[in-house]
Amino acid sequence: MSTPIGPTDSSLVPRFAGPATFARLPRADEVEKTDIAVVGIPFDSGVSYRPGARFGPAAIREASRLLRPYHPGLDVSPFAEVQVADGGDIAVNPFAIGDAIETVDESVSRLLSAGTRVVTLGGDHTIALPLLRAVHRVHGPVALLHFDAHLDTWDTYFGEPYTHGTPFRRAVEEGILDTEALSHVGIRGPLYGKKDLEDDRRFGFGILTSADVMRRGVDEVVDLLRQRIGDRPLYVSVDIDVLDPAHAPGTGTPEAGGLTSRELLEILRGLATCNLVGADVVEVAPPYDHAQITATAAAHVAYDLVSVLALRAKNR
Ligand SMILES: N=C(N)NCCCC(=O)O
Ligand SMILES: [Zn+2]
Ligand SMILES: [Zn+2]
Repeated sequence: MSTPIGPTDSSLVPRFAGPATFARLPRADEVEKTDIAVVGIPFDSGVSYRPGARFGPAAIREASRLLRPYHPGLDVSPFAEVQVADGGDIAVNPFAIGDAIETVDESVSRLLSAGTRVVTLGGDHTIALPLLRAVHRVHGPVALLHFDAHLDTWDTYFGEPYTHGTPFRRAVEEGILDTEALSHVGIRGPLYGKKDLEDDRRFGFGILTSADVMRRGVDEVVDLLRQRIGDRPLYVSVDIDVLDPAHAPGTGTPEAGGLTSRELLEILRGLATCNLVGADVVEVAPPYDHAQITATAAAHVAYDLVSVLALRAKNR
């Protein structure tokens, strides 16, 4: 394998100069073969409350300028192990959700079939459905680890089946998930009714609430999740609203009482030995952000997910 092209060296070119690719990495069209692509999906036509996540990918890239190439927590230099590149944005139709879903599925399927692993930057949570469809096509039914304040297993909104509150119900109905290994982490806040939880349990989900994370602690949570996941192919979906609004104000449907960014990052690092095959970070809505708090958290989450993928590739 040829030596990967790494990020622009911030000791030579100031990190605030030049275009904002993710972590100042090369663009995918500047490298021979991309092992891990970070891809933006600027789509927010599926939201039920505050719009703005279409600006998420650009804000996360901008906040990612400060990332550095060595991850001490995981002892890995992800960009040196494999070729990581910025795959740009998928040009999704903002006026037709069905069309956007198809475009995401096709674009990501093309990358996956070329042997590229994909971490996507959203965009609202609607996009998790086509991402899971694409991953399923390559890996079969996958374990799902879903970080969110919300279940996102609701049925329809205004009669519409494809929204940011419904991707995981659709995914279960389509049989693309391994129903033995479905977990939500960080759930909290009011629901429409008790039936929301009953439906969710019937689909096979286990829940570790935000309060569970606080009471049981990160290590126990990681143990429980790892037992449930085993060595199944794993997809991780991170809705940034899993974080407390203090840690992620820039999101469309904020709920009080969430995780700290420290807890979230530590749980992700605990997955280092899992067979991660894909991941997304969604629901970053920069119009409500302050001082890049949310975008910075999302950039670190994406960096950790890329690092876990790179670590896996290194040890293979
Ligand atoms: N943020 C996501 N993905 N879903 C929130 C849906 C909450 C609601 O409309 O009741
Ligand atoms: Zn949410
Ligand atoms: Zn969500």
